Amino acid sequence: MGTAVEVSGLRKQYGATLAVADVSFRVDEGEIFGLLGPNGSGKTTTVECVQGLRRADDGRISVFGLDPGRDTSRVRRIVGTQLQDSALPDRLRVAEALRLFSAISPGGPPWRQLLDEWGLATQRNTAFGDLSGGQQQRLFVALALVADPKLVVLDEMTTGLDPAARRVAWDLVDAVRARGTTVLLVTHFMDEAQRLCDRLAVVVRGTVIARGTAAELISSQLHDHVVHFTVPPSTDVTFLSRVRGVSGVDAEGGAVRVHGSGPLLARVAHALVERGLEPDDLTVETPTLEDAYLALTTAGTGAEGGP
Ligand SMILES: Nc1ncnc2c1ncn2[C@@H]1O[C@H](COP(=O)(O)OP(=O)(O)OP(=O)(O)O)[C@@H](O)[C@H]1O
Repeated sequence: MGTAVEVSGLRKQYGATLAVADVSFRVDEGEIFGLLGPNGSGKTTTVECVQGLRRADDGRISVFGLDPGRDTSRVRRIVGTQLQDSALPDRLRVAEALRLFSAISPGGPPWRQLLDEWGLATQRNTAFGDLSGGQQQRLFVALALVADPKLVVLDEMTTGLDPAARRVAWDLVDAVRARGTTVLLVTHFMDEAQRLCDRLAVVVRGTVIARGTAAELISSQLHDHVVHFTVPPSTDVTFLSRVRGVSGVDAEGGAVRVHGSGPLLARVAHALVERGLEPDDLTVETPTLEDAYLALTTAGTGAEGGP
């Protein structure tokens, strides 16, 4: 598997604002790679540099072996870019936009197919300015795919989409990847990142502070799982604190929460059954990417109080 994108030591300043301080990551060919991070952390600037839309102040970027700063037009031909708001004339109709874009960059899937896939067939004659926000968003993604790019960059692709449209968009991103296209995704939605991305980088204040699969990010931050269940009030559950892996037991009334690591559910279940306790609501809460993200991005910011 080759490398699609390699960014190393990227730095970009706007006047006095240091938007990207030091960003490095590698995207393998055929993977969906996500950039996560708080508002203003430099994600959009980073992907704009990757697409050759902005010139980096320092660092190296390679997109399928090309330098977006020097080989800009070649990079633009192999990268599908999702347009931003108000990028199209209000009076341009949906079908016209797709037809126009595919005439400019031939070689991709038939534009009528994209119209159907992205759920825009009934809006084909609607002017861009009359589309809802979610429909505009879908059109932008469809337009990013007309030239059958080797890499597609999706920046907050599902912002403004309703829950059903988001799921359709996720399936389509899977389908795009299944065709062999590499996807670089900027998102604020943790469920989206967890569902779609093979690997992720978390960017805070222009610097990558963590990277890996969602599972790796979660286990690097949060080792504790919580098992909870209810038992008749005043049942003695203190024996659970001696179970291997358990770090704490809270019991309030009959509601019990057992904190710990390792195969906690199995061990707690075993210990309970041995004591003749068989709660029928035994469940385990496993940490999510959102928990890990919050742990990562809020670490060390308390004293400064900044975002
Ligand atoms: N064209 C510009 N001129 C001046 N400053 C800019 C420009 N674009 C971005 N910035 C600043 O650079 C910093 C990084 O912005 P950027 O849009 O890259 O972050 P982001 O992580 O994509 O944010 P968000 O999640 O809010 O979209 C911010 O402080 C922003 O105000």
